[in-house]
Amino acid sequence: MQLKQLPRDFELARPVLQTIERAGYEAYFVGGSVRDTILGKSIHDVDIATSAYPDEIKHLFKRTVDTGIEHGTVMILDHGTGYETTTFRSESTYTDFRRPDHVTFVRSLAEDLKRRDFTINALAMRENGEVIDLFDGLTDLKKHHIRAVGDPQERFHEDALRMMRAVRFASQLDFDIVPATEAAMTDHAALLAKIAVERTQVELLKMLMGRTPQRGLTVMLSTQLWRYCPDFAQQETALTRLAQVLTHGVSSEVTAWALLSLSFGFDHGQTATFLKHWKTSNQVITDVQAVVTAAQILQTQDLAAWQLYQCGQARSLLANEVAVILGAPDRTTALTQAAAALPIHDKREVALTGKDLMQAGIQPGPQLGQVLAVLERQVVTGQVANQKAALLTQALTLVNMK
Ligand SMILES: Nc1ccn([C@@H]2O[C@H](COP(=O)(O)OP(=O)(O)OP(=O)(O)O)[C@@H](O)[C@H]2O)c(=O)n1
Ligand SMILES: [Mg+2]
Repeated sequence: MQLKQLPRDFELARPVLQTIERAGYEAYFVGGSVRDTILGKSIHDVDIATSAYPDEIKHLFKRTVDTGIEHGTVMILDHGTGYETTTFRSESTYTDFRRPDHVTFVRSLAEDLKRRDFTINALAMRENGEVIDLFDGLTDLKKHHIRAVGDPQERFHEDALRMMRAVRFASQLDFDIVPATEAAMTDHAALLAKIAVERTQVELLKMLMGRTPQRGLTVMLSTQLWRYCPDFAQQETALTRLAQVLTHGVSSEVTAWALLSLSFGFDHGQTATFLKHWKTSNQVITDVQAVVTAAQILQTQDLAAWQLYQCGQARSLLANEVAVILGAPDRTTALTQAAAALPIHDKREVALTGKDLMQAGIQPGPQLGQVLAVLERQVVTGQVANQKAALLTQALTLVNMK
C-alpha cells in the first residue's frame, strides 16, 4: 500500500527520516499514527523506529533528549517538534510480565515488528508513504479485527498490559478481538494483577472514553480481566449492567470514575478509597465525590439551588451525564438555567465580609465564621438579597437570636 497524501504531521517529520536514511540507516513511522492515518483518523503524535542505535541518532541531530535511552528511545527535536525515535528491538525474557529484563537492539525491521502487540499496530511506513505490512495488519484494519502478532499467548505473557490495550482498542476503534486472541486473554487474565495500576488506569479510562465502551466491558467480563482490577472483585452485577447501558463513551475521566463509583454503590468514603487504590490525584477524588453526590440526586430530581452551588455548574453537568447513562432524564437545560439564576457562584461574591462584621461590632471568632456561612447559604437560596445593607441587618438578627 502506498499512501499518496500524508497528514501534515508526517510531512513535517519527513526530513528527520530522510536525514537518518541518508546516513545509511533505515527509518520508519510506526505505531498508532500509521494505524490511525490508514483509518482516516487524526493523529496525535508521530513515532519513529530506526535501525540506527541511540548513539548514532545523537550524532546525526544537533538537538536530542534522552527520554528513554535504556529502551533505545531518543527524542529528536526538530523545528519545535519532538520525535520519539526508537531503535529496532527484539525483546527477550520478561520475568515480571511487564518489562523485558533487557532489550536487545537489532538492525532488522521485521524483528522489531514481530514483538509488537497487535497486527494493526505492527505496520510501518516509509517517509514516502509506502506501508510495510508483514503481519496482514491491513487486512485486519479492513475487517475491524484486533489480532495479536504471532502467538497471542506469547504476546500477553510478555506484557500483560496488552490485554487492557486490546480492550481499549476494541472500544476506541469499535473492532472485534479475534477468538484466538481473546482466548489467550482469558488464559492470562490473572497476570493483569502484576501490572502497575497507573498503566492499567490509562487503558481503562481510554476504554471508557472510547466509541464503544460496551465492547470493552463485555470483553473484560468474558475474559475475567475485571477480577484483577482494584476494587472490581464484588462488582460483576454492576459491570454487567454497565456493559448493557454504556452505549457511548463518557466525556471525561471524572465522569468515568463517578459512573463506576455510583454503579458500585460506593459512599463518599468508599469512593475515596476506591480512587486511592487506582492512584488518581486528590483533585480527581474531590471532583468525583461531588459528581457522585449530585448524580445520586439527579437520578430522581433536579438539584436544589444549594446543591447546585456546592457542586458547581461544570461538575453538575458531568453528574447529569452519569445520571443519564444510568437511565435518568436529561436535565441539562434545567441545570444550565438554574446555574445562571444562582445569585452567586462563589463564596467570595457574598457582598459582606468578615471585616464588615467586625466593624459592625461582632467579635472575631467561630461565631463570625458561622454567621458568614449562614449568610452565604441564605444568599444562594434567595432568603436574603446579596446587598451589604440587607446582609448586615440579617447578620445582626442572627447574632441577637443566639
Ligand atoms: N504494550 C505495548 C505497548 C506498545 N506497543 C507497540 O508500540 C506502539 C506505540 O505504543 P503506544 O503509543 O502506547 O500506543 P499506540 O498504538 O500508538 O496508540 P495511541 O494512539 O493511543 O498512542 C504500538 O502501536 C505497538 O506497536 C506494544 O507492542 N506493546
Ligand atoms: Mg502512540
